[in-house]
Amino acid sequence: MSTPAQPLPAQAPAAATGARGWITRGQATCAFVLALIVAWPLLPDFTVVVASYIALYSLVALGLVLLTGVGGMTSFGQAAFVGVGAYATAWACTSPQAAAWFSAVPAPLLPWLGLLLGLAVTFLIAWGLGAVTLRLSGHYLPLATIAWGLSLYYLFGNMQFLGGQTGITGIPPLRLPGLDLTSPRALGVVVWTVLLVAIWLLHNLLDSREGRAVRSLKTGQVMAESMGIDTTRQRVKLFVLAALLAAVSGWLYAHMQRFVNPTPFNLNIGIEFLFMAVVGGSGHLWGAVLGATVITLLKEKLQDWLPLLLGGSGNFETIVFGLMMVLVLQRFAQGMWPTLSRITAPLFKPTTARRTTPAGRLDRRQLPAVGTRLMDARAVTKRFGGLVANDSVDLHVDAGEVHALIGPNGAGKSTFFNMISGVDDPTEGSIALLSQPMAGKPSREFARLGLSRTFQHVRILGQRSVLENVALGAHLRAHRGWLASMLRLDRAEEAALLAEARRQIERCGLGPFADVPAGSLALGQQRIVEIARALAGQPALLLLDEPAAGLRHLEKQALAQLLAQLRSEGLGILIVEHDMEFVMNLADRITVLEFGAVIAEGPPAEIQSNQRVLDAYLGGADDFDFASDEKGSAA
Ligand SMILES: Nc1ncnc2c1ncn2[C@@H]1O[C@H](COP(=O)(O)OP(=O)(O)OP(=O)(O)O)[C@@H](O)[C@H]1O
Repeated sequence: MSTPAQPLPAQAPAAATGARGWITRGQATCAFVLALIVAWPLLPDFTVVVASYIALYSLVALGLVLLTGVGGMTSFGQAAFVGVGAYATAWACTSPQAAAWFSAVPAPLLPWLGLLLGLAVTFLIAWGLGAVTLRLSGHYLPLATIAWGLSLYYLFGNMQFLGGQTGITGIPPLRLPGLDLTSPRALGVVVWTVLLVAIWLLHNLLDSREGRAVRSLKTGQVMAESMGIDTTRQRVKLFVLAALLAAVSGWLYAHMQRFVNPTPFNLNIGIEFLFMAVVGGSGHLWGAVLGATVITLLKEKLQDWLPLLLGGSGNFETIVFGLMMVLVLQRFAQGMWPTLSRITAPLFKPTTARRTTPAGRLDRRQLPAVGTRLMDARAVTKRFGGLVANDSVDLHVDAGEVHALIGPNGAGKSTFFNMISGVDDPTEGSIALLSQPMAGKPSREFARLGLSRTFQHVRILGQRSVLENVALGAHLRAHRGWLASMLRLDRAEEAALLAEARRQIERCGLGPFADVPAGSLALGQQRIVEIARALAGQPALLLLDEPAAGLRHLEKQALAQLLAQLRSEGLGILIVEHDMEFVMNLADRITVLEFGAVIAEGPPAEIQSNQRVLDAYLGGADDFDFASDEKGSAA
């Protein structure tokens, strides 16, 4: 590898250097689990039941944390999936028809068969619903979740083989070999164990390549697809996972209650689950447990206290509960978990990277030889209604050159970038990447062939570290999926991804910032994060949209040095930039756009003396100084 570029002049942030606290967050989690184990046999019966319900609700809220807080999708319909899990096991354990079908299955195994049935039915319903509704965006998606939540709820009540509105009684208790799980105390242990295992699995998922892909969904489709992520597939998988968690909760619920009817699976309860996730802190797994605890206890206490306080019966608790939710959300806009984390932060030692697994290997592409035609756009036209944003543009980029695309505001540069990176399709014309026709293909296919890009308006995960953001750029160079991530079988690959990300961060001069939230950096530095992220994909062709905007003079020099170095390594670079001094000193060739059409193409010296270009930039003045970006006569 070649020498790193001059580091950007910067101070290491305080958060990255401080070291204090007593215990790590991992130790705190272990202490909580230990306390639960010790206290469980001593807790009063009623507390055990309430704690078990909290765990059941937490399981559903966990799915919503993933779906809403992490993936950016809102669902009001999760209670229906709880119902599917509950009804599946109720039917499998009690129906004469099921008894006939599954006569070979011993009675103690029927609940486990019910679990498999519930998971299978949930999987099918969620996959089908997800594939249809998750393409919707804005308020249409929540509305769709309300629609199918209601449909499933009414389906439960109208199916006579599910007992109609009366429901199904006589559900047997769960049994494990040698263990009687009839009592709430015994079953509660199972419920909490399932919850803690689920948290561990999801924590692992989020701390992985696939977790970063899931988090990227929240920023919208464009950035994630440009990193090579199939966003539709990820959204559907996330939706199915959240539904499966709800179904497991329903299964446990049915064997705890020993009867089911449609009421607990209605839309109100779906809204309550969403409250739990949001009130707890919708981006945090433990926020689900906190939210479920707060809301369950609040409802419980309101039911006890309000009749005493108000001296009568009525649904006062629902009214007061609603008002309290408004206050809580107003006070804790991000949920309660982030606030709790902030208050208790001094107790905890900062999390340090402790990757002991030897790094595995990432895919490496064979870079094309210098001079190879990387991208060839011919007669590319893009119309937005009557507006022609790109008018029959021809442009190519070869390996080992820096090609600049310049033009006044609104000339069509970003539109062209979107055409040649698969974000948008040209109305007419052809685009080839490494000789492959690309028209109509999604951005992830462009990324797969070796194109990486940055954005005019920075698109990063502001709350995640610079390291995680940059590692996202190497998504396509690794392969471990969801299951391997959950079971932590991806550690060697993950170590390699993070090592590669750190290497690119150092190379771009952002080393001291690797572990701080990317959103805390200045805008110019965030642009450099995007460049490091693009480089992590080991591209053959790099598209940079205004990379020098917001940088100071020394930072621009460091960036120019880095780009020159990349060119010498054989990368092809296409750059849109308004800083003419930067462009003229760096580019090998320049294409100039005006009103969507190419008005000049050639080396910088030729462009600087091109009268049409001068006219475009200055409206006729002929003494524009490209080296200093100034109009001589006007200065
Ligand atoms: N999605 C869209 N729908 C309608 N018009 C659009 C759309 N995107 C861009 N345009 C229009 O196309 C023209 C070119 O816009 P574009 O953003 O590509 O220019 P630009 O050269 O990148 O400008 P700037 O340097 O200011 O970023 C502008 O008139 C813009 O308003």
